[in-house]
Amino acid sequence: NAKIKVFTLALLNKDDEILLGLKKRGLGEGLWNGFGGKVDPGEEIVDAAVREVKEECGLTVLPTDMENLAVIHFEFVDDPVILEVHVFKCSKLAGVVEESDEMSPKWFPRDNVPHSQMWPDDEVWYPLYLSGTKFRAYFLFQGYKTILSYIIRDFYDH
Ligand SMILES: CCc1c(NC)nc(N)nc1N1CCCCC1
Repeated sequence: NAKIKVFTLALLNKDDEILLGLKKRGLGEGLWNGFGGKVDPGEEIVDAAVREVKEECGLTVLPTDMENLAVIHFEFVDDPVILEVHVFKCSKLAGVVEESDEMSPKWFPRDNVPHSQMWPDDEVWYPLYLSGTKFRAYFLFQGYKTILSYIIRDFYDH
């Protein structure tokens, strides 16, 4: 009886840097990640992505400037809830970066992100993300640290 929960994840770019946030609490606490969270009932996914960026780092992004690069499904052994994460790439940012209750934001060189303090799947799909390749992926996790298996395929046929 699998249940799907939809999340957004926005990776914000400026020149050759990427903005990540250190998660202060909840799912992924202590890890650097893009900005995102749950999609509220009835909310458009891209609007949720815009909302979460504003809430978590203070920046304003237009929905039309959110490029949907990927959909990743995460399954965890013995957990019926599947996470469907919509990954967005954005390079048109407005406002000033602010710390929030959720996140401590920091700019990183896009080719030198702290993978040892990030979700383990990121190391697998970041190169695709950085090259702007659209993809779909599935990861099977054992706990939060071990990837048992994964599939990545070209998004081309959406
Ligand atoms: C837990 C799912 C997850 C994950 N792998 C497991 N990897 C990254 N980079 N982000 C994730 N989300 C992004 C949306 C908000 C929840 C956490």
